[in-house]
Amino acid sequence: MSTPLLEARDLSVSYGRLEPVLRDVSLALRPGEILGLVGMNGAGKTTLMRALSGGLKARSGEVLFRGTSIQGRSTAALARSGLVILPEGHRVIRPLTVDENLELSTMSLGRGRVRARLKATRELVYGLFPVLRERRHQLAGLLSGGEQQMLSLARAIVQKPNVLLLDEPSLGLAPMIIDRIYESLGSLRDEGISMLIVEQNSQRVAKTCDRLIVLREGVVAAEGSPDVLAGDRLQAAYFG
Ligand SMILES: Nc1ncnc2c1ncn2[C@@H]1O[C@H](COP(=O)(O)OP(=O)(O)OP(=O)(O)O)[C@@H](O)[C@H]1O
Repeated sequence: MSTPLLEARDLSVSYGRLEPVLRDVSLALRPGEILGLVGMNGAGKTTLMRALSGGLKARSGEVLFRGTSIQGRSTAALARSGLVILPEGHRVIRPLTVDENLELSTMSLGRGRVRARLKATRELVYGLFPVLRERRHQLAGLLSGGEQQMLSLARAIVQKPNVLLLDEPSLGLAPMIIDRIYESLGSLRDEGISMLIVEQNSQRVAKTCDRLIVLREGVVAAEGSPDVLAGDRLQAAYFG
């Protein structure tokens, strides 16, 4: 079996002196894989995403990216090494155009590489989301909710991640747009991007992911292929 790109080992995380929100969570994301992370409100999904991307410190245990501990590395530094998180909500810069939003996302990678990288990846994202190409000179703030979500995702893609962490990409979107977003996530896997997707909508992520992890009250309650972990088993793990 190949070495995981991203791994949590017995990870526990707490906010201040409070009881841990995550307890001894272990998971591994392998190259070319889409991992779905589901669970009820407050199960600890967002906390796990933040801990995996350098936004929260582990109380115990560790997170490894490409076999090396991420301890002490910032979210921005990890993004430059290929671990990119797309937090919940539309992350666009409303007063800038679609093109300018994409350009700005690549800036963090360093000036010299910006132009070459943008050219290569802009075609990829405009291929995935033709509507963004049509609206490339429009202000992001004037796009619909679905288009803003596509642009958020596009801004993450132009950073050329190896691993993409997505927090609730379907939140608040119409079913047709959700299908479009998930179709594009399948194409990104074909481009070699591995993904961890947090979803409330477990049915939707189960259709696309290779493996599902159910988090309940801060611990891994179940893990398996979506086919095996379907129906009653999924419900039981979800609700306890
Ligand atoms: N900044 C914080 N300070 C203290 N407690 C927090 C903080 N953020 C989250 N929590 C608590 O941690 C627990 C897990 O929250 P988290 O947001 O990780 O869950 P979630 O599974 O992502 O939920 P949702 O689906 O509602 O986003 C909750 O009990 C929440 O109240």
